[in-house]
Amino acid sequence: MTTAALWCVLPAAGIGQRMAADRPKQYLPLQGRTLLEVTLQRLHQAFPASPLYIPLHPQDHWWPAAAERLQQHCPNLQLVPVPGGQERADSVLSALQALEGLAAADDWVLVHDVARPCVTPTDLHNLWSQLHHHPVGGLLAAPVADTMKRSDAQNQVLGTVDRQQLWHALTPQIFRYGLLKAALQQALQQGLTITDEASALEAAGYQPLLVTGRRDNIKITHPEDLPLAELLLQSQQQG
Ligand SMILES: Nc1ccn([C@@H]2O[C@H](COP(=O)(O)OP(=O)(O)OP(=O)(O)O)[C@@H](O)[C@H]2O)c(=O)n1
Ligand SMILES: C[C@](O)(CO)[C@H](O)COP(=O)(O)O
Repeated sequence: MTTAALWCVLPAAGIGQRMAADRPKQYLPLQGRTLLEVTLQRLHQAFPASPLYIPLHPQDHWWPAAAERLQQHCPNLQLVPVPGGQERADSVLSALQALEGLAAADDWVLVHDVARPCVTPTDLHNLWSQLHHHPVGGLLAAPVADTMKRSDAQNQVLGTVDRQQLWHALTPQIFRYGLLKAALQQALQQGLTITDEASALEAAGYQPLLVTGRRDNIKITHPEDLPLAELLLQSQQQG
């Protein structure tokens, strides 16, 4: 019996508009390196044999220096930069297209936002061990902990939403290569808004599996998230 290979895709082509920094957020300093370097090294340590495909913005001039530092720290790291797209889903599809002829339909593709540097080795291994025999795939997710409200456009409460079985979708998300590529292509052709891989699979009629992940796997989105990530990483290293 052959084992399906695992390929990693780390979308890094965003401009970090909500971060409002002097450069894309993935190149801001974190733990004495860049956010991108922290995230990529975590993925490589968990899955050392898997090549990392990195969709990049066409005007990204920070990448070469970051890639060089990474190769110095991790000589066996296989980094494959690919052109990013207009939206996150376009960037992911670009990496999947670059895998054509290399990945088999049953192979696994793990997609992780480069903007989530706090993902832990335990969560990465848990996701893989729970899904690697699954026919479709799934994602890390955290059950909603707060009371949930739905509002109108004027922020007036319309009602309280039942939070039972309501989850925050996190990354990584891991799916069979053939299914993910077909689902993303179809969803984008249909003009659907696709903010994660699971939504594309859902639109194609599949039911991805939710694997409970840590709540500190935050996405760096707003300025206050970066010092928080610094603290979370410190506390993970101490614990
Ligand atoms: N066209 C895009 C847009 C986003 N991303 C990546 O998708 C992840 C999640 O996106 P988000 O947090 O929205 O990042 P940005 O698009 O950079 O942020 P903003 O929306 O504030 O501009 C990030 O790792 C980002 O680099 C991407 O590869 N290609
Ligand atoms: C994929 C994702 O990180 C799941 O939470 C998220 O949807 C991407 O961020 P965006 O702000 O929706 O682009």
